[in-house]
Amino acid sequence: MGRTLAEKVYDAHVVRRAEGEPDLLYIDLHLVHEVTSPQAFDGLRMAGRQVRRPDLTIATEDHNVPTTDLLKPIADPVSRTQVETLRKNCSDFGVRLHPMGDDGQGIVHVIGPQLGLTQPGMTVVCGDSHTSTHGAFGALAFGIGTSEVEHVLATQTLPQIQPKTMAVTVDGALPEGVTAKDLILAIIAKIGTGGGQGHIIEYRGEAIRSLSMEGRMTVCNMSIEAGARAGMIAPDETTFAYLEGRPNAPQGADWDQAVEYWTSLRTDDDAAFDKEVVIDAAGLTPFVTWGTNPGQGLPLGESVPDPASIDDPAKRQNAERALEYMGLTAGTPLRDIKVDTVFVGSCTNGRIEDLRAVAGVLEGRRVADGVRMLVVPGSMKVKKQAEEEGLDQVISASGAEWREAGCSMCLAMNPDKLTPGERSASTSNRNFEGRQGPGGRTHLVSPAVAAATAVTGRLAAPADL
Ligand SMILES: CC(C)[C@H](C(=O)O)[C@@H](O)C(=O)O
Ligand code: SF4
Repeated sequence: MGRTLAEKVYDAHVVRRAEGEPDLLYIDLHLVHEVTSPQAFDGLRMAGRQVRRPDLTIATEDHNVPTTDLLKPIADPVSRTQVETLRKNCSDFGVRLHPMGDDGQGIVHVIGPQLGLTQPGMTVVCGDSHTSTHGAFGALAFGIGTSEVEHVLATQTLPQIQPKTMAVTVDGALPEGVTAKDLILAIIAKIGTGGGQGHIIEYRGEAIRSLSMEGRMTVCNMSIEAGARAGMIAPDETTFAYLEGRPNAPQGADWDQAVEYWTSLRTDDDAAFDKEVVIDAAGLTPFVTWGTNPGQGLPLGESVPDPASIDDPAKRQNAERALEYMGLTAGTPLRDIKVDTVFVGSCTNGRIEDLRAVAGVLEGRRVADGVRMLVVPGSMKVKKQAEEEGLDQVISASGAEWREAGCSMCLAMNPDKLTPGERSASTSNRNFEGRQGPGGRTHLVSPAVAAATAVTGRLAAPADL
């Protein structure tokens, strides 16, 4: 019987398999950031071990870095210690690091692809749940815990129990104005935040094939929000065109050979998935969340749901609690929801295409009075490219703030935070209680919706302007 894409990549990395034991997988790329690595390096130190493959390990500073005044020391002592510890660890163990202010610095899931380090058919891990982003290249990429980070640092391998496979097929073409972010929010609303649990999702179908690499990364990024172990998309011409010429991509004869292998990385026609979901792209519209998990979303044209209409008692209770936290009343049209802040950025939507979409909407327009808008590039390279294209000018002229690269307001681990009760439209991936700051209220949106919302001050799509 044929194999799925996920099975092909998985099988190619098993270095030891024994009855009743987890498989031992070889890891091709290990990404490291300041939050989940300190104990792992301490563990190595205590055991007197080295990093086995520093050449396959790369670190960046992203979660704790401020996005203004990079030349000043980090004011928050916890953040400063995290960043300083990463610097010491990388220097002690010979790991490449892109520190704050460096040209190559940025969010861990933005810099890997950008450097051409993330390639089809690889296994990629990081102590970070959104490692699923890299699956957009046909890599098997997933988040690991700190003790696993230590294992990979020491051995370049990882014990794994093989996940099941799931196909999410999106048939047809995405309608005008519907983006990758709308698509993934709609998928999660359909299958639920546990819908992918224990599975590697493969996204397939015409709508997926037509996405750019940036769009594919947005989709795979949020696989974890559907509970999946990873998300993958089979590599194709779009993938190869993105990778060709990047600093770490193969070159010359190696490139041709790589492309030949990468082309074989697709699910065989006679392969079977453990679970399958089919979605019709034609029915999709811009999508926003109203609640406190990424599955609590609806088309922008709808209204805040009434928990009383939900049959499942657990879901009803969740919805009641979410509305209370979010300060929303059932029946309110989503388009009537006023926001205080708009955040564009994160590993979900902090890439160049996202910034182009935002600038496209903001051009010749102003951010509404009383609304603050932060636009935070996912990496210093994205920032530079955006500036070369003049996007920063358009963004600043609209009244939005143009920042340095980092995780920023995606999570409250740096100075960019919501205050209690403050409401945001955010292009990030999590709307949990307090995610963007204690008491902060988050609506997950696409970059285009974020920009339109900034202009009107209420949840809106560009077509509303
Ligand atoms: C800090 C890190 C461990 C965390 C993650 O694993 O995802 C963060 O990146 C997040 O998005 O919540
Ligand atoms: S941008 Fe957000 S989701 Fe991505 S790694 Fe940083 S904190 Fe996690």
